[in-house]
Parts: sequence; C-alpha cells; structure tokens
Amino acid sequence: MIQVALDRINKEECFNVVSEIYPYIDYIEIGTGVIKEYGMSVIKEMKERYSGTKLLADMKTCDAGRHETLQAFEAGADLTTVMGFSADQTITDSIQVANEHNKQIVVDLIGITSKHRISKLRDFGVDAVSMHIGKDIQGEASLDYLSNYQAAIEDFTVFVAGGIDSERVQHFSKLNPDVYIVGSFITGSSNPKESARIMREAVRKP
Ligand SMILES: O=C([C@H](O)CO)[C@H](O)[C@H](O)COP(=O)(O)O
Repeated sequence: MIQVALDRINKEECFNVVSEIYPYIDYIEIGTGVIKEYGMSVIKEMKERYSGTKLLADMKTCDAGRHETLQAFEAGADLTTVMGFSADQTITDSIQVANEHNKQIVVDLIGITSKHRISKLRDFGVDAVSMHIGKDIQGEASLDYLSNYQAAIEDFTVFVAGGIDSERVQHFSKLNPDVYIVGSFITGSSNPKESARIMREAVRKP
C-alpha cells in the first residue's frame, strides 16, 4: 500500500495533488509542517473531501500524548503518529485514546536504534511502527542497515518512510512493509499522477 505524505506544500497544492493521485494511493498523510501551518482544520477538510480514504495526521507527538492524540482523532484522522523515544506514559496514553476511539497510532522510529526499545513498544500494545529515515539525514544515510531491523519489527504493521522513490524503494522492501510512505517523489514531481503510478508499480514488484 502507498501513503502519500503531504509536506512542504501549501494547502491548495495538497488538495490538488490528492485530486490527481487518489486512485493510486491507500492513505493520505497530512505532514507535520502542513499541520503546523494550517492547524487541525486541514485534517478535517481533507477527511471531509476524501472520507473513503484512510487519513493519517503526522502529529509526531512526543509529549501530552492523550491530548494530542485526541486532537488528531477529533479532527477526523484515522491514524496519528507518536514518537518512539517519547516517555512510556505518552505512548500508553496515546494507545488508550486510540482504543477508546477505535483508531490507530503509528509509532515513528526516527532515532531509535535499540531493538530492546522496539520490543518494549510491542509490550505496551503498539501495533504499527514506522521505520523512518528523517529528512535531514536522508543524504548521508546508507540504507544497508535497514535489513538488520527486519526481525525486530516483523510482529508489527510496518510503515516505511524517508526519501522513498522508484530506486530507493528496493532497500525498504527488505522490511516487507505494509505501507510505503512517499512524499517528495510525488509532491515535488512535475507530474504527480505519473509518479504515483510509478510508485504503485514499484511496490508491486520491488
Ligand atoms: O515525515 C516526514 C518527514 O519527517 C518530514 O516531516 C515525511 O513525511 C516523510 O519523510 C516522507 O517524505 P519524503 O521523505 O519526502 O518521501
């Protein structure tokens, strides 16, 4: 499955991109920067327009788990992100809110290198994790290490993210992901529809 990440573009561009590509995607992500720019209303408007598509709010919550998770769900998100390095309490509070609302959290593993921490997340009741290479280190990161985490994350629903394009996808596919998060390759393309189609093909036969 593919999740388009709407980041570093304005609201009009977010809606324009989605209107072009929605037949090729399974999830829409409202990116952290877009939420910071427009607030929770952009989540609400996107969900109203695309009610049949799963919507993830990339809140990247790292504290006040109960409050921020509730904010995302009340705005209409089906999923929201919580950072894996947050306090245990933040994560368990977010899970509790998700369970109360029959929705889901995805724990973002940016900066997590400890497999012990990943297995602790499972103990807390986390179902989904995102193996994510942050924007600011995408240039320097060799992707070879990703396969070392395959066993550690195999019991989770796995999202992958971080500069995924039609070539880098092969490195991420070693993790057998359920969802490929694709941002700039689609949103920065002169032909988002064609880029989304290419990604759809690439994740079918990585
Ligand atoms: O979460 C993201 C990043 O931290 C910026 O907020 C992006 O959504 C994610 O990395 C996917 O975008 P691309 O790396 O441009 O594919």
